[in-house]
Amino acid sequence: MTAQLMTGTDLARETLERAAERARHLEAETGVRPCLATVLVGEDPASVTYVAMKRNRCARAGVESRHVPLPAATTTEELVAVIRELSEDPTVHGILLQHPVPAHIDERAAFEAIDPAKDVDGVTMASFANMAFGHDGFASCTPGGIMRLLDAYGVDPVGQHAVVVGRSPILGKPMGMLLLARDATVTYCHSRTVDLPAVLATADIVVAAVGRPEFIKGEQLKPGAVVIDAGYNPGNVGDVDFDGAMGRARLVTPVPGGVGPMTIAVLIDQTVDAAARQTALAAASV
Ligand SMILES: Nc1nc(=O)c2c([nH]1)NC[C@@H]1CN(c3ccc(C(=O)N[C@@H](CCC(=O)O)C(=O)O)cc3)C=[N+]21
Repeated sequence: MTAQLMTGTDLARETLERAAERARHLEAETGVRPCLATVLVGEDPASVTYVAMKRNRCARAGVESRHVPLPAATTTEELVAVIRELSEDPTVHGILLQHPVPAHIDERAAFEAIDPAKDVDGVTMASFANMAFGHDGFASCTPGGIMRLLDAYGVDPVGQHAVVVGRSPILGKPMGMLLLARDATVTYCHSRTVDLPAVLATADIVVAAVGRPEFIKGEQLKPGAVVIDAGYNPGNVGDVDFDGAMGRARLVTPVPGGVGPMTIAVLIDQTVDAAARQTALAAASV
């Protein structure tokens, strides 16, 4: 048996085209062009590449991007000050602080300096709480993109055993909450999980978000499972052994061409949403 590929490239392109159309409409109606501020601390080559990809997709969607590169030696206080300033700048509608920041910086403090109205990357505690309670707010981009992929491929999480491997604040943890909101039975697995293979053996949906190349093997999967590989390891290698998964699962996301493009599409989609909301609010207050 060979699984079907669950690709994100086409869905991401469609999402970006719709976002571009909405951005054009907003600009025609109000003269406001959506603007995403991208903040990058240091020059980690992978992060430089990701931010360049995000800005490139912004340009394609008619979204302005304002890049703020900061030296690796930036302090928490300096970074928080920069992000506060962007939060208060009415010409900036969305803010992305590229993760990870250098270890001496309190990343949580920096994320929390993002105005929740501009948190198009879905990284603040306010966004997490809104998402977890089913209120309006921005989803963390990778989990948000994964939900859109599941919907596009007709995977209904209701009653399914969804296993999230990883519990990071902007990926694994919000992923489980989004699946829970759609009535999946959710299990989180992590480095202290005693018997991961036993849990995986009963997983209808697996989301791999651990950051270890080919950590999950095909023979560990339940036959017919839906496998989402959210790993982005050096060299474009996922967290799942792709060939093994293809021989055992029903649907598998490739790396590259799966979750990654959806992450960026959601970021830009949410930037256009943020600009539209902020512009409507500004119009209402004059
Ligand atoms: N605040 C923050 N928000 C993020 O969303 C965030 C982040 N920090 N830090 C790093 C991770 C990683 N990430 C990716 C986005 C797109 C691809 C992507 O599109 N990858 C392409 C391949 C890329 C290539 O060809 O090099 C693909 O999978 O097809 C991958 C990884 C967002 N992240």
